[in-house]
Amino acid sequence: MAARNISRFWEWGRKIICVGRNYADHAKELKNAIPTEPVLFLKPPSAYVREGSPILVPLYSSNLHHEVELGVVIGKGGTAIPQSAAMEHVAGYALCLDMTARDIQDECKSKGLPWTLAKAFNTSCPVSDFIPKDRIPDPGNVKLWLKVNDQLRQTGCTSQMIFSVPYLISYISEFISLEEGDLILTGTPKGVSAVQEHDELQAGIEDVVAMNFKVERH
Ligand SMILES: O=C([O-])CC(=O)C(=O)O
Ligand SMILES: [Mg+2]
Repeated sequence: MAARNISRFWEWGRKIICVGRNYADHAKELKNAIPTEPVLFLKPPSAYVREGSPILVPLYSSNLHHEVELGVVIGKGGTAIPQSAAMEHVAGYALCLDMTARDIQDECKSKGLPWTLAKAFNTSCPVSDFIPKDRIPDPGNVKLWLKVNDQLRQTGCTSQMIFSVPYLISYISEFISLEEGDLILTGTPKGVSAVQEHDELQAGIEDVVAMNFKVERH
């Protein structure tokens, strides 16, 4: 068997841990309270989709939203990782979209039910190429952008995050052990909006990476 290569982490079948409401301006736009502790949810590895394949609108949703986010790829596993050692566990990064069936999420929120079908469906986690750690010297100062059909919809900087990357690694690993190949999605800045069939999404990290995805229906 060929040696596994972290630069193809999405093929490893490892978990995707997502942080929600990590930017105050996005929490406000959806009328959510600013969290005092990270809000966590999961996506399965079957959520991954790569450039060249489309993002599919789930059959049950008529309000699919984009959320552009910095993804952190774990290179060394651990439990209860102290913040001071957290960056030693990072192999690199990826630009990610946390595709969200907002209508389903709203329904789940109002019924007090989990967000699984709103967040974890097939193609709900588009990812860029792997970004080696040294390409992003400071994960606390990364500029993200997203366009729909050439119109700028989201811009933000990870300096606006409520909880930093080292804090998130430490916090998550207290309760959920991190493994090599896991991905942490660190939350989205404001500007989330609906996408339709045939839309073209482009997203990037300034000076580092860009990616394109087409939206299709089943
Ligand atoms: O659905 C939401 O608003 C929570 C979330 O994923 C985020 O803030 O990135
Ligand atoms: Mg999100």
